[in-house]
Amino acid sequence: MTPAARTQAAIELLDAIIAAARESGAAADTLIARYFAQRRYAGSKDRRAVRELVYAAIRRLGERPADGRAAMLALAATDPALAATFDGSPHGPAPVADEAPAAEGLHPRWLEDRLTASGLDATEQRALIERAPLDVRLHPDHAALDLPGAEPIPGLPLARRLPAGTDIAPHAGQIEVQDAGSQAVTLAAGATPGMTILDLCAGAGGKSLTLAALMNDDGRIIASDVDRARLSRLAPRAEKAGVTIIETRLLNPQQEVAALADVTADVVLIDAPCSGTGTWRRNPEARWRLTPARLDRLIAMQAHVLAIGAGAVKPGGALAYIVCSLLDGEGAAQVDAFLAANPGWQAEPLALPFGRPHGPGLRLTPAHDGTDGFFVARLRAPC
Ligand SMILES: C[S@@+](CC[C@H](N)C(=O)[O-])C[C@H]1O[C@@H](n2cnc3c(N)ncnc32)[C@H](O)[C@@H]1O
Repeated sequence: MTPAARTQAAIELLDAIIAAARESGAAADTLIARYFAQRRYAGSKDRRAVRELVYAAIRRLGERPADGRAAMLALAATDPALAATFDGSPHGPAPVADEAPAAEGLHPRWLEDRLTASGLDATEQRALIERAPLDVRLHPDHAALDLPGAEPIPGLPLARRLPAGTDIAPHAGQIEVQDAGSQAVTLAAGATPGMTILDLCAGAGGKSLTLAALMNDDGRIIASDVDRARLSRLAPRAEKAGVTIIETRLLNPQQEVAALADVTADVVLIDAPCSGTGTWRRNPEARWRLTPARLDRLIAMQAHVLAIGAGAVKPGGALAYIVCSLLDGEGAAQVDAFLAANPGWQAEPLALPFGRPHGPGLRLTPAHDGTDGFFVARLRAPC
């Protein structure tokens, strides 16, 4: 592909990403994979170059731009070589006319206000969209695995940070891709062998598998979720990892309490559905998708799962509440509201390898901890 054709490809992809952000469509990575699956003539260098252009544009623009051309013009405004590719050549974009590039910015304005109100300054906000490292967790049986270029992560003996672009496919069954922050917040469950743990919002089981490793595959983990497709990915992952103590339970929305009536857990872990502001560095276009109404719905869902989870904790047991968001409405304020409405429950101090105290829990941020952003709290039930 010529440089101009790469620019045109980035424009077309950004058009699709912008439409998907507006209409709750597929993620940028999925759209990029689909685009190139239909254009086999594009070589690996072309694909890499186009992908880099697309993500550079997404990171540069806080507000969702009008279209892909305006987005690429914003990048071209500071890159003369890129500007020169708007040359009207057969596969390239039309020459620049009297048109405005999209406005630069970190995040949508309303979200900047909420992030600021949640105590995140400009440095913290910028780090939310910088590139993320590739972190993995070694399965305990492969703790001695020698991964080229891997760096240890202090406080997490089984965690490694790998050079960007490392091909992990050859290590299926030996490692799991999991951000160091995600590994660290799971420690808030205080999982030990023999426990019964309910992982209420288990998804595809990233945290269930971490819990099983912390429990030496001894005890019982009930991994539940309302999403059949996600939950169905857990059993094969557990089998590959040699984990035997996880049982999955698909929940019907609004009937979760009845489905979990037989569960009395030492610990309930709630990795709640959230806006994902702490993981934007992996999918920065997500900040173009969020709306105030969607955020309100997520906050209501979090209160709902907190109430369900609290009902499954044994007297004197614990509840670990986690969100990969840095908005206080989903984290500290959500837990404060739970504590106010549930006398007898108490937040416990937490000591994790990462994070700083924040309200009733701990906060991990990309700028301070080099991990994805999380809020985590550990709550003790009355006896
Ligand atoms: C942050 S994700 C969980 C990620 C997962 N724990 C992991 O480590 O990979 C949140 C999950 O909550 C689930 N969820 C949403 N509402 C729920 C409900 N009422 N009961 C149980 N799970 C729910 C979603 O389907 C989603 O899989």
